[in-house]
Amino acid sequence: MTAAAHPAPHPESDAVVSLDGVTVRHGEVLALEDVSLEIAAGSVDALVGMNGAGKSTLFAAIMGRVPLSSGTVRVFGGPPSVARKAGRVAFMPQGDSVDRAFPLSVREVVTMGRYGRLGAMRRARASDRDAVQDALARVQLSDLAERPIGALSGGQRTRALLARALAQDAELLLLDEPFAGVDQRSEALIAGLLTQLARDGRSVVVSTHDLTTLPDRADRVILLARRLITVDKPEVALAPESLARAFQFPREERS
Ligand SMILES: Nc1ncnc2c1ncn2[C@@H]1O[C@H](COP(=O)(O)OP(=O)(O)OP(=O)(O)O)[C@@H](O)[C@H]1O
Repeated sequence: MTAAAHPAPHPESDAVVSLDGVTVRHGEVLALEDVSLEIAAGSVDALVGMNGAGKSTLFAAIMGRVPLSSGTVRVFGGPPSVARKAGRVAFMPQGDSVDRAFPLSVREVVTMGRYGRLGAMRRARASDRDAVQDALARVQLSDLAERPIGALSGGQRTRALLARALAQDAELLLLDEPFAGVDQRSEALIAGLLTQLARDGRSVVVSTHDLTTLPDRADRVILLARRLITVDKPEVALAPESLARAFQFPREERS
């Protein structure tokens, strides 16, 4: 994507997210161990690791949704939950997390991206409706805006969830497997949008266990296997020896 403009590692002054020695346990399972990492403005980072490597847990830590066993997480220089509640962090779940029977239209789902800004009782203003319209156009779903989200294809559903994140106008976007189960058109569109977001100065972190879509086009690859294996430019991080370490880690380890 914009690799030349964002060499790794990022200087501390740029950090949108800083993790320092973060360890997270889910009961007996050690999900993250002593992870220290910084994420800069204006970059696309691919968060790569096998199933169970801790990618979702890392996102949860950045959103302040999981207690830390040790370490600290700062987002925009403060506690993660403060940044999330202020709408500065958008999380995009996997497209298949949407229940087919979910009764909302695509437009209503995208409008949910504005809720943090609307407040509980405020009605959508023209600026909110414009932001929703713009987000729908950017993911090329304007024509399907009134359709129930459950009636969309996998790629279209993912694009609708991305539109919700775009409508939120967050500075930090965390995307969970946005390329899983999407068609080629959606894949190209999503990859192009991520590049544009980074050029606008936003930070984008994309989790994937698939090496064929994003990682070699990202600014950096964060290789995770419960511990941080490496964070570097794709050509370095995706070298066979780092990949072997990331994809062969013992899965049975417990705290
Ligand atoms: N709520 C939970 N309770 C118990 N164990 C959990 C919980 N959430 C995650 N884990 C465990 O923590 C580890 C890390 O899980 P996590 O979901 O963060 O990995 P992941 O890289 O996102 O995996 P995937 O690619 O399958 O989504 C795994 O061993 C998982 O089984």
